[in-house]
Amino acid sequence: MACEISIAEEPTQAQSTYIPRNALDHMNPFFFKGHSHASHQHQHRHHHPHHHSHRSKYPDTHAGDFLQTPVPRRLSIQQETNSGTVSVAATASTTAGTLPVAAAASSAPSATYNTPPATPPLVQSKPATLSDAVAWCTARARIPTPDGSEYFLHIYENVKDKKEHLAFVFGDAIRSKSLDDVQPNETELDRVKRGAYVGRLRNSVAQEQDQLQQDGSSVAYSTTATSTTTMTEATRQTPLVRIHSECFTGEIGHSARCDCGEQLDEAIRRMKAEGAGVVVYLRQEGRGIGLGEKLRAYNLQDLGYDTVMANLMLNHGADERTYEVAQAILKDLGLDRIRLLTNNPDKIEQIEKERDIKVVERVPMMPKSWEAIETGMDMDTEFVVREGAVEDKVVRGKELDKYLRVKVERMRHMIPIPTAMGL
Ligand SMILES: Nc1nc2c(ncn2[C@@H]2O[C@H](COP(=O)(O)OP(=O)(O)OP(=O)(O)O)[C@@H](O)[C@H]2O)c(=O)[nH]1
Repeated sequence: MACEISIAEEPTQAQSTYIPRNALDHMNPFFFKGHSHASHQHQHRHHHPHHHSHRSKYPDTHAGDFLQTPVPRRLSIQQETNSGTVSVAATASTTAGTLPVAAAASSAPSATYNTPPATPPLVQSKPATLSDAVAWCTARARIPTPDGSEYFLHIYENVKDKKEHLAFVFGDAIRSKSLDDVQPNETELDRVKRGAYVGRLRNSVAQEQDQLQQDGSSVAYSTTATSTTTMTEATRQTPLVRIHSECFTGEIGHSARCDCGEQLDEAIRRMKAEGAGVVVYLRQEGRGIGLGEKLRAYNLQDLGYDTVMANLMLNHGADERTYEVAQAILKDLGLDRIRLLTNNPDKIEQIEKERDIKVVERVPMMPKSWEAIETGMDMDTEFVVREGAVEDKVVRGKELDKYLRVKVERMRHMIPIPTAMGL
């Protein structure tokens, strides 16, 4: 259902004026809390609307534009009506300071937007400081998980493709160089928005936002340098890494044709247990052939062809993946000696190729159903969800067995076939 959002705000003639990203923060009272000099400048501009300090910094704009345009900076949904219209109370950062808009609305008509006003993306192209980078991190945020642990999800852009590759980073010690790099003209709030802070953002924002609505006071952000890392020195020097390729069917679609979902789940469980590690999540669906082609390959597999043959019949290579972006992400995260969770020798060769990255240890990923067969475990009655696992995903079945066998027999994967299954 299309959702109309109406925002009550102070009307102004300069509504459509382009506002440079930094200018928003520059005029945002939240940002100035605790910054006495800037705060003073801000006050000063209120009383001198034609002050020219902005003119030199933003030559395409006029001081008055900044001063007259109220920009809702904090939106909180107050109520949802049956018609699907959501009314939003916005705090407008205006020349008059921070106004809870509910108050302003009594004397002003509502403006209606199809979508809420958005802050422009922070990074649209490679930052100039990263001229020779293959991949660079554009944003990072903390992701809490149901068992109380958390990781930082990093989004990467790169020069090779237009995909957003990801890194799940566990532990505080592993940091992205490109994210931490200072970008030209950025404010402290810009850095917080893209995740380039140390520690944790203050967790009481919701509570303070309630306060904001009640009395109109402004809210500041802060970081605290907490560390929940329990990493050993050995783990710090050679963290656990999983280079994982996207598999919509196995990770989201509950498919029992492959163990991709189980592997991702297991990698995350182990990194939580170690207090450190990185899953580099590459958007190379279907070993690089894409989801549509993978579905075509599945139809050929249903006719009896194996995964390799099905790819070849569709005029693809058996495996079309590349690992330059993964190498660049590892380098960006400062990881040149790693323990790699994989059974795939090709992945190790590709990761070590040309770049100065060393896989000091291969950590095997045993399919759980094969491990159970090998140890004689009855998965229905004896399998217990392990400590630190959210669900301990398990995939099993004849189709998975065939998929794994082809990996061993045709793709050199290092997985011992259970003796009970025969060679
Ligand atoms: N073309 C094709 N791709 C598949 C099939 N089954 C799974 N995949 C893809 O295979 C890839 C699995 O990659 P990874 O999880 O990195 O694992 P791997 O390279 O097999 O090796 P490991 O590191 O040992 O797990 C994902 O991109 C899946 O979408 C299939 O039947 N055909």
